[in-house]
Amino acid sequence: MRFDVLTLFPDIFHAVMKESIIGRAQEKNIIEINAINIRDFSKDKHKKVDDYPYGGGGGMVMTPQPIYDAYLSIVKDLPHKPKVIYLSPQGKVLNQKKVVELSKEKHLILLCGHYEGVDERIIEEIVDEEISIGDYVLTGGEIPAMVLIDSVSRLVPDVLPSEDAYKNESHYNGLLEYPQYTRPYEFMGRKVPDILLSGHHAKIEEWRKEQSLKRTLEKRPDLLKKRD
Ligand SMILES: NC(=O)c1ccc(NC2CCCC2)nc1
Repeated sequence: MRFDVLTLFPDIFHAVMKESIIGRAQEKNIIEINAINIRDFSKDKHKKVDDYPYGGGGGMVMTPQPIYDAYLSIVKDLPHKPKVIYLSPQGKVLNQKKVVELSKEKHLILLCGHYEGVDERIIEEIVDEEISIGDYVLTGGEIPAMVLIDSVSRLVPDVLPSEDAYKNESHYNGLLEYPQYTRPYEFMGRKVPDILLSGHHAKIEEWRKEQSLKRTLEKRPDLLKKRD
C-alpha cells in the first residue's frame, strides 16, 4: 500500500514513520510512505505557499497552485486517480470501520493543511473526502495524517506479525479489549487472574469475552448499540 502525503513539513513524517512497525513494513516494502513538500512546487520567487484571505479576516490561506502542481506530480503518470483525503476538523470522524475500508485501497494521497486551511477550489478540484481524527482543532493536518497511516497500515497483510494481533484489538469486533497480563505473576500484591494460568483455552476465551463486554458496558456503552 502506498501513501503520498502532501505537506509543508515532510521531515515530521521521515522522523516518525521510520520507527517501529511502520518502519519495518516500509523496509519490507509492504507499505510505502512518500512525503512531498508542497513548497517545492511554488512558482513564487520567494516560494510562498500562502496568502491573505479574500474578504479579510485573520490568518493566511494555502494557495491552490503549489498544492495542485504537487498533486499533479504524483498522478500525472498513474493509470488511475488515487483517493485524495484532506485531513480537517470538518471531515467525518475516523473510526475502525473507516480504517478497515481505507486499508483496502492500494494508494492514498493525504493532503495536510496549515494556517487557516487550503483554498476551497483545491477541495473542490482534487479532494475526494475529508477525514477528521476527532472534534478538536490542530495547527496542521500532519498528526491526523500519521494517525490515519498508522491505523490503516496495521491492517495491511503482513505488517503485523500475526493476524490475531489486531483481531481482538479495542474497537475491533466492536468491543473494547479484555485486560492483558504478563510476568510476574504477582505485582504490588496484585495477582494474575488464575483462569489465565489454567491452560483451559475455552474457559479463557469465555472469560475474555465476558471481560470485553463488561468493560465496554462500563466505558463505552455507546459501542454496544452500534454492533451489527
Ligand atoms: N481533528 C482533525 O482531524 C484536524 C485536522 C486538521 C486540523 N488542522 C488543519 C486543517 C487546516 C489547517 C490546519 N485540525 C484538526
